[in-house]
Amino acid sequence: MKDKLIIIGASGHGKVVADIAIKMNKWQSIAFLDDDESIKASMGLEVIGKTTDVFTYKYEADFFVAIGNNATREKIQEKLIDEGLRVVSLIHPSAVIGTDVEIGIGTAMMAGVVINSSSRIGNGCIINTSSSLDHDNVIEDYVHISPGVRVAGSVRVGKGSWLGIGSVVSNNVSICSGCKVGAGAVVVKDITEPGTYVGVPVKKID
Ligand SMILES: CC(=O)SCCNC(=O)CCNC(=O)[C@H](O)C(C)(C)COP(=O)(O)OP(=O)(O)OC[C@H]1O[C@@H](n2cnc3c(N)ncnc32)[C@H](O)[C@@H]1OP(=O)(O)O
Repeated sequence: MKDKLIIIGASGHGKVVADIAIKMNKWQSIAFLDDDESIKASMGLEVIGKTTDVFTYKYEADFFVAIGNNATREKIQEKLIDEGLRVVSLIHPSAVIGTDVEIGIGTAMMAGVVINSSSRIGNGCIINTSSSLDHDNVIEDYVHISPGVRVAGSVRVGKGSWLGIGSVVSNNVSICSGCKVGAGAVVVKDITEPGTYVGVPVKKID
């Protein structure tokens, strides 16, 4: 653990992530990197450079990639890990995490999240505000579970997929990699083909 945390991305998602880091009370200083030069500070935390400056801080900081797009987050986080930078997970103190839950590196868990027993959460995931994941789930790397999502037990969500706000997934369902599930959608059967799915129950639209 280093004294300094650098968050890549000072957008709305970056702000929520920084708020978690402040509440975790583990770092003496927190700063952002962002490629938008017009942003000088966010929530009172300084923007100290661009994304490409990250390697300057390799030995003095922990890092977190706060980029909402799953593919972009994966690309940047994997580069940081390959280069030996220390990427951390940020877990809001109000998150309720069950016994035998594994959480990968670079994952954000927002306020009010509940993860039940024996679930596996991969690297670089976003488990967003007030979502709940029940027992024995497998959430692969770089998945985004949006606010208010309800995932029942023994569900698998494939790498890089995105469950939209307020969507619901029934127990024992598997959603493959490369899927977008729309806001308010309900998934009751396996999704085996990448694409965009909306409605109750979901239908593929793209
Ligand atoms: C903290 C945060 O903010 S986290 C972010 C949370 N945000 C979300 O969860 C957003 C989720 N996104 C959605 O639901 C999007 O609508 C998507 C990804 C499903 C589809 O987006 P797009 O590919 O741009 O589709 P588009 O908007 O063109 O809609 C295509 C059609 O599907 C319909 N549609 C889109 N989303 C939905 C939905 N969630 N439920 C039902 N129908 C939908 C549209 O009405 C449209 O129908 P039409 O052709 O009859 O007019």
